Amino acid sequence: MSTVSPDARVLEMHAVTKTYVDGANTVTALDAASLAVDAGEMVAIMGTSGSGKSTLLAIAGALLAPTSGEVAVCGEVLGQIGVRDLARLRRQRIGFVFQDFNLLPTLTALENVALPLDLDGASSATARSEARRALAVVGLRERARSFPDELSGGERQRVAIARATVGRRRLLLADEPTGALDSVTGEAVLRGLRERADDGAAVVVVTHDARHAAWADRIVYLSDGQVVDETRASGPESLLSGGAV
Ligand SMILES: Nc1ncnc2c1ncn2[C@@H]1O[C@H](COP(=O)(O)OP(=O)(O)OP(=O)(O)O)[C@@H](O)[C@H]1O
Repeated sequence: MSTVSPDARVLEMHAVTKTYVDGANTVTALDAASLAVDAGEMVAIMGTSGSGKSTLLAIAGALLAPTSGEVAVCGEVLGQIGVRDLARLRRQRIGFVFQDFNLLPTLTALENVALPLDLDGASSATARSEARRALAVVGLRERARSFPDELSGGERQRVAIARATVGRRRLLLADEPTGALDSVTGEAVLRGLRERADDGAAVVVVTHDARHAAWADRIVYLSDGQVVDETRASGPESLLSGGAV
């Protein structure tokens, strides 16, 4: 996007390097990788196994500190704020969707979605009404009282998306969010993430599946921890007509 106002830049990663020390070995998982994602934009990250995709996502979400380089979320430079502010940023600004959903089995769908707001000190009434709205957005209004083990895999995943977006998070990070879901349900999950981007969130999704990446505005390719290529996605429709991604 060329006409973006400065506060539209939700994620900025500049020359980020991450090395893991594992006994006598040092692994460079990310090697001076840079990435910028604006509000309303969906970016897919692709690359072979071990290329650094999950590491990049964890650093973007302030779950992991880089060895060097700079990361800013909503204008806040992560290396310059304390642990309490980092935790606040994670709770208020960043939503995560993981492959295993991470839903708490003893809480209903509604309680799972309300949890981040509860943790953030919202009143119970506010948390529940926002959670109800987020569940309605993903088409699960009727399943609010169901427990995770009463839901299908696709429904659980949509609860996870509702929880990641509740409270109007500005940065949505999804690591292989379709996991073992069948292809129809997987597409529905990607469509849900696309809608969140269209609502103004910045969305970053790690995927191995080119059909899923086609929902993004851009595809960023990682190889050996480096950003090696970037393309504009051509949209899921092009796949139907046989176009390349
Ligand atoms: N905690 C860790 N300790 C040591 N090495 C690690 C650690 N986490 C990741 N690595 C290594 O860093 C590199 C990048 O890992 P990462 O999980 O980010 O890749 P990925 O692209 O997400 O892989 P996959 O597609 O298999 O999930 C790999 O070589 C991996 O073995």
